[in-house]
Amino acid sequence: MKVTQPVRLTMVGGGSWATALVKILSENNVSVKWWLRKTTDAEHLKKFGHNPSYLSDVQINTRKVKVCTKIREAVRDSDYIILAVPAAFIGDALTGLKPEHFKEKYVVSAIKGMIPGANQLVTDWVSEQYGVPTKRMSVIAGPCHAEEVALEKQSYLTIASQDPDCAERVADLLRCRFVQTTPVDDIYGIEYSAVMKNIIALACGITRGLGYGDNFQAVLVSNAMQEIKRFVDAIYPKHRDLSGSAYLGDLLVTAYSPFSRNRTFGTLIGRGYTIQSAQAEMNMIAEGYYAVKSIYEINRKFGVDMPITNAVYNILYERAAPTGEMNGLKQVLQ
Ligand SMILES: NC(=O)C1=CN([C@@H]2O[C@H](COP(=O)(O)OP(=O)(O)OC[C@H]3O[C@@H](n4cnc5c(N)ncnc54)[C@H](OP(=O)(O)O)[C@@H]3O)[C@@H](O)[C@H]2O)C=CC1
Ligand SMILES: O=C(CO)COP(=O)(O)O
Repeated sequence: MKVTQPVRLTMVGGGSWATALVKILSENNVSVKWWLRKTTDAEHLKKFGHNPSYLSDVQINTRKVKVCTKIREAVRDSDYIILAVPAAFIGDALTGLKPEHFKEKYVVSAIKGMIPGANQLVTDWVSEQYGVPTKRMSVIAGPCHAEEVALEKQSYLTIASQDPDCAERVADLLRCRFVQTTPVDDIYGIEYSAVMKNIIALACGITRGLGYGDNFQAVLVSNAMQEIKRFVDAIYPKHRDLSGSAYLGDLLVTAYSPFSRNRTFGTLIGRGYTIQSAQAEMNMIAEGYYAVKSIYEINRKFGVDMPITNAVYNILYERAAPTGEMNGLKQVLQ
C-alpha cells in the first residue's frame, strides 16, 4: 500500500533516532510537527535546517517539517504521534498532555527502554496514562542505527501492533528508498526483546573493555539469545521465531556495531570508568542502564535463569567488580 494522502504526524524527541525518523518520513507524503525540548536546538533547526546536537549532517526540509517546543501545539491536529525520547524522560516530554490529547490518534513507540520505577513497557505505560487503545498502539523495531539511516544505508524496520491494520499503516509511513518495513503482531515480545538486547550489548561492551575477544563474545551473544527467549516466553508466552531480524538481528547490530550507545557505555565500564564518568563521556543515552534494573526487578516474580542480566545488574547497581562478574559468567556460559 503506498501513502497517497498527506498524513499529519508529530515526532516527540530531539535525539539521534528522532532525527533519523524525521529524515525517513520526509521521503514520504507526511507532514511532520517535530517537538524538541531545547529552544536553542529548535531555533537552530528552523534557521539552518539541521539538528545542531545530533546527526547534524542530516538536512531537514523545513517546508515539510515544522519545529516546535510546546507539546500541546505539537500534537494538535496530528493523526500519528511517534515517541522517540529515552524511556526515562518520556513522562517529562509529555507533561501537560491529557487523555483527550491522544483521542483518535495512533501512538507509535520508537523507544527501546522501560519506564524506570514503574518497570513498564512504554506501550503499557502510554495505554495506562492516556487511555490509548491497544489497537492504536505500535512499536518500531529492528536492527537500525540512526547513524546509518543518516547515511542512507539500506535498513529494515519491523512494525509491531496487535492490530494488523495499524501495523500496516505505520509500516507504510516508514517505507522509503533505503528502508524496508514489515508489519507483524508480536508487539510485547518485540518490545521486551528490544529492551533486553540493550542489556546484552552492555555486557558485550564490558567484556570488550576488559579485553575479552570475539570468541568469548560469540558465546556470550548465543547464550544471550537463549536468555532473552526464556524471559520473553515466560512473561508473554506466544509462538514466535526469535531468529527474525526484530529479535536476533537487533541483538546482533547492538552487540557488534561501534554505533551502539549501549555497547559503548559497557566498554567504558569495562575499562574502569565509573557510571557517572561513562555517562558524562557520552552525549547519548544507553537505555540498557535503566532497563537492566527494571528487568531484574520484574524477574524477581518470574525467577527466569538470567545470568547475563544478573551480572550486568550487579556491576551497574551493586558495585560488583566487572572482572569478578565476568569470571562468574565464564563458568556458566556454554
Ligand atoms: N539512536 C538509535 O540508533 C536508535 C535509538 N532507539 C531508541 O530511541 C530512543 C531515543 O534514543 P536516541 O534518539 O538514540 O537518544 P540520544 O542518545 O541520541 O539522545 C538523547 C535524547 O535524550 C534526551 N535527554 C537527555 N537527557 C534528558 C533529560 N534529563 N530529560 C529529557 N530528555 C533528555 C535528549 O534531549 P536533549 O538533546 O534536549 O538533551 C535527546 O533527545 C531510545 O529509546 C533508543 O533506545 C531505537 C532505535 C535506534
Ligand atoms: O536499537 C538500536 C539499533 O537497532 C540502537 O541501539 P543503541 O541505543 O545501543 O545504539
